Amino acid sequence: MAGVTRLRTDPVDLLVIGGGTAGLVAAHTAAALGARTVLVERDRTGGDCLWTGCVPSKAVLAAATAAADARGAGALGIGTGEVTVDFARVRAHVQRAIATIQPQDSPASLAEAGVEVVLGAAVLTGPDTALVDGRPVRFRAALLATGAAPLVPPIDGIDAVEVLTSETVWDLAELPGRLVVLGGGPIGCELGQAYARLGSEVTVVDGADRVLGPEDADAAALVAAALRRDGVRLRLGAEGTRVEPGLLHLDDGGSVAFDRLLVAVGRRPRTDDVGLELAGVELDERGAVAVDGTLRTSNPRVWAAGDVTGGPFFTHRSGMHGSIAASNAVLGLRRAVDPVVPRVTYTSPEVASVGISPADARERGLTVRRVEHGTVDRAVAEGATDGFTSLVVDRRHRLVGGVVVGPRAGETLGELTLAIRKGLTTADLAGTSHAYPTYNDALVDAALDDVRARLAGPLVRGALRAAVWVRGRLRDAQRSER
Ligand SMILES: Cc1cc2nc3c(=O)[nH]c(=O)nc-3n(C[C@H](O)[C@H](O)[C@H](O)COP(=O)(O)OP(=O)(O)OC[C@H]3O[C@@H](n4cnc5c(N)ncnc54)[C@H](O)[C@@H]3O)c2cc1C
Ligand SMILES: NC(=O)c1ccc[n+]([C@@H]2O[C@H](COP(=O)([O-])OP(=O)(O)OC[C@H]3O[C@@H](n4cnc5c(N)ncnc54)[C@H](O)[C@@H]3O)[C@@H](O)[C@H]2O)c1
Repeated sequence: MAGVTRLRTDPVDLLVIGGGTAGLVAAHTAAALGARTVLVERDRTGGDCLWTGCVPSKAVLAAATAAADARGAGALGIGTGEVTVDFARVRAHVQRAIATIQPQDSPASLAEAGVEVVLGAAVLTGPDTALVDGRPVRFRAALLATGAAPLVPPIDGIDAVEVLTSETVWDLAELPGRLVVLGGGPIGCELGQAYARLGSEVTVVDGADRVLGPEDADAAALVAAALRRDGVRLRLGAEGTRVEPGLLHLDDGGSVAFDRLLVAVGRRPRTDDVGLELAGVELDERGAVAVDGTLRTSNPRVWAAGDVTGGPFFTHRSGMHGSIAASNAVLGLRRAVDPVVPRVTYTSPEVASVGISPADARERGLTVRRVEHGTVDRAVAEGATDGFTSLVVDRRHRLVGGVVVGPRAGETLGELTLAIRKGLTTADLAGTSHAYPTYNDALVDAALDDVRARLAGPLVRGALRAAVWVRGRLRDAQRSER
């Protein structure tokens, strides 16, 4: 295969194990810094994001959104006739998206950047040695970037049924008639909504009493309402207890019939078969590779990045990890991981969050400024007012968190994340000209609420009144002198 290398025997500066986002970014970073870098991938470079995660899920969501928009176009005065779904062409669209992005993550692209690529498995055999595709290699530093795999819960009878996971759902040749999704997290909500919009009869089952557990409760409620409007049945507060062909039994005594069962109850870091014990690399209490703030493991020569270090499981986090770990490993730096990690669930409406949540803010005595999208002109113009923007503001009026729910909420999140990272205040945000009309007007309006509330405080109000009084008297005096 183009770009795949033959190994030399002298020690490598950085041995990268795993060619997903974390490993790819790390390898590119190390090679750009002039380090002799070897990346080992046992399956396909590109990892979960490209093949079974972000890319196919966002591509299938795009097709599903097109179907939903066509069905809803009547509300805007547009007639479309009957909306039909050609699942084979939806799949072709998904495959095209993967194929278009794949070259960026390919062995050839890595080789062009100066990375030596080995297709095969890597296993650590000691503190500074590994077997790479069966051949011994010595390393000055190594990076574990082996990712995570879908969890399949030990439910009675589950092994006797061919369940789908986020790794296999993309192989479906036909749209399932009745699809039951176990788990109402980001995967369950995104794929549940997508398949319902494409025409499956979808039931999402979750043991918690709401979907999107850790997200803002009001945001989760809006997503639940949207899922129900799309025809998704939600069985909340119910865990699966037993599976038999075509039937999932629940602990509330009920059961749900299915043609296909998709399991989406979380992910487990891939730490087996990598020789962690021989290398002296320890796990944490969650079973993830334990790292310090600079992503170094208990073996000072070994770093870890991305999903293998435990959640939150996001591509952008894996990428940042890869860059930080690689530069620390090859340059001897002590760059620390940024704790501000934005996240977006790409349902309709999207849920975008960063920093301190409104619920935590109230507990900590911080201020929450919230604007409903019913007052945002762009949302009104588009008939998409089911949403809100909340900002969390500290006592010095700096932005420390936020939640945006609405169409393309993820696009608004970039500005908010930068503002939080740079310690900007609500006055900075409100004083920045924003193009009208955009959903970001809600950010500005929420920031303006905060600025106005500050101006209305007794101290600032008194100072402002005094300034106006002094300025008025000065003007009067200047006039009488003329
Ligand atoms: C359905 C779905 C949708 C998602 N959507 C989003 C999204 O919209 N946005 C977002 O930010 N995140 C999303 N994610 C999460 C995202 O895909 C992951 O967080 C990210 O891809 C993890 O990257 P990684 O490099 O840490 O691990 P991985 O991509 O899992 O890469 C690990 C690689 O290591 C290889 N490997 C493992 N063991 C060995 C070994 N011993 N030797 C050699 N190679 C080995 C594996 O084959 C794999 O290629 C989604 C996930 C799923 C499942
Ligand atoms: N847009 C994105 O960024 C995106 C999209 C998809 C996935 N991801 C990442 O992938 C990871 C995995 O996603 P996920 O949705 O599989 O996991 P998750 O851990 O986020 O959610 C799992 C859900 O399953 C429920 N659950 C667990 N065991 C259950 C059982 N036995 N019966 C019923 N319900 C049960 C939990 O209450 C929870 O709501 C996420 O942590 C997320 O970070 C990100």
